[in-house]
Amino acid sequence: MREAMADITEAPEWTALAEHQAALAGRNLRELFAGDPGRVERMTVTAGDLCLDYSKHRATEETLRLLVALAERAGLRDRIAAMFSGEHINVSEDRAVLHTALRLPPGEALTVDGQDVAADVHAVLDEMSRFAERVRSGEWTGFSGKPITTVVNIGIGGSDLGPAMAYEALHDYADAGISCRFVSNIDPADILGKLAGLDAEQTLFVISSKTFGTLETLTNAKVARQWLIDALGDAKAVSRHFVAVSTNAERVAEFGIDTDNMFGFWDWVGGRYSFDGAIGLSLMIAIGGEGFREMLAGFRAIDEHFRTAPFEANMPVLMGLLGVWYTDFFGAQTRAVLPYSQRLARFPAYLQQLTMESNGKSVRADGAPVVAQTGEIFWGEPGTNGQHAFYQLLHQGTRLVPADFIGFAEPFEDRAGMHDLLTANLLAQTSALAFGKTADEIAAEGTPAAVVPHKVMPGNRPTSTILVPKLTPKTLGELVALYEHIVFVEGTIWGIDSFDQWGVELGKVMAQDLAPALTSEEPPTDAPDASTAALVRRYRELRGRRV
Ligand SMILES: O=P(O)(O)OC[C@H]1O[C@H](O)[C@H](O)[C@@H](O)[C@@H]1O
Repeated sequence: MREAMADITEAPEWTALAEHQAALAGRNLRELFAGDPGRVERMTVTAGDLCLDYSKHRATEETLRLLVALAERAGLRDRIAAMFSGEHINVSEDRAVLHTALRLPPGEALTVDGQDVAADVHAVLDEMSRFAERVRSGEWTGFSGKPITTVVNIGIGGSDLGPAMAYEALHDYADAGISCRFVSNIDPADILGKLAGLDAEQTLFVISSKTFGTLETLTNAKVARQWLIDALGDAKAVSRHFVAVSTNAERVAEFGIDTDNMFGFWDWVGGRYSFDGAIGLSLMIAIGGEGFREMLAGFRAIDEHFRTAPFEANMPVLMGLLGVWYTDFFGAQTRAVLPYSQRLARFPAYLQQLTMESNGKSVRADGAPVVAQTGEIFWGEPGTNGQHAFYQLLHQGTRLVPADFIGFAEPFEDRAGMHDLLTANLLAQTSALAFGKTADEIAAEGTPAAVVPHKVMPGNRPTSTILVPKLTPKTLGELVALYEHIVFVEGTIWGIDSFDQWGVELGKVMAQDLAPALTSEEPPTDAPDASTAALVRRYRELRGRRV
């Protein structure tokens, strides 16, 4: 039996925040800005290359003081130390949580549970770099002796979203003429679409799976293997075209991949926290070992900031606490993440797993029910596309949707001033969301009275603006580490284990149980419930099978 945790909502700091919210609720951002000339300067914080302006939040100095006090009450300082030192803070799986060790600088020691974690991490990174270099230089060839031009990563969840997001973000840095594709879905459309047009002789498959037991990944990998053998006419070709990333050497060998061509990691790296380790192999092949290490330096810069900056000037702490502020004191349900960069199109999807699989929990680490709302629903699209789709609701809808806007000063390319226009849009949106436009202002423009209410822009809609010099491997690492630690801060306040994901298991088991009923030519046997039984019969009918 675990020791029962204190109820954070009973703490005086929680009560103080609730009272403060009631007092602040009637004040809008126009007032908060008007009465406070030093506000922007005070509510701007830097971490590594990232600069966060959080002045457009429904918060005052007092709010932040109270939120920081709540973090202290929740023991955030000790929790951070516990994570970095390898305590088993993933209590339901009795594991350390050490994704931060994946970016330890060379030479820094860390021994956890008798394992020299730092040495292991660097040994794998070195292996990855050597292999990536062989592929990039053309020394590693396919079965017929031709160099590799396409890497296909097969994986799902944390074994897909991280490298897929990062490759799309950083493909300009792919300097060896090697491109990547990512296959995840069990829908055959995914793999068939990604294999289309590929030259088997020059394709390398990276089968990425922490457990090497995931249905989607193993099924797609088998399809890929057959495709390769059919194309090259020899099963011996597999060893030149398949490598694996996993924690499970036994299963890799069972699948038929030489474990010499396997890159490992450890159970103290959660899947959704893993692309800065071996799961990033495809990315490393594309951008090179040096670029990958620059990305790790970015992660590390934010780790250091998170570990050492006072909470009042700590970017992940402030952003995490503001997440708690809106979730638990304003009843906000969702948080939009709006990168003003086409290259970050997959960033919201990546964050969905990182944040929602981590903090979508109804029980606390001690097994008792949570006492507050947890788990923000993350969503978003790159600007400016979202503006022409869902921003209407952000500006004038009835719901409060705090949003993170992410912009970059320097473009990769520019035409006709487009990049400045992109940034102007970001700035315009956050200003309009914060300060809106009143009925008087609209009427003064000569708007007919009947239309005025429709055009009122209520404002007072909170946003963070993160401004980054340029999208580089380093700044991408910084952005990802920022959100990893935001998740940690929120999870700590809510008292949950942010590092397990039991909620995904039941559906997987049930799918395995149901598959025979769908594929058999015999009459269907038991289904788990009447609705599912009827749907099975209907499906079989449509598939022309016996019902
Ligand atoms: O890497 P794998 O073991 O194949 O797991 C892939 C994914 O599947 C699971 O269902 C989990 O929900 C994810 O956290 C994980 O990233």
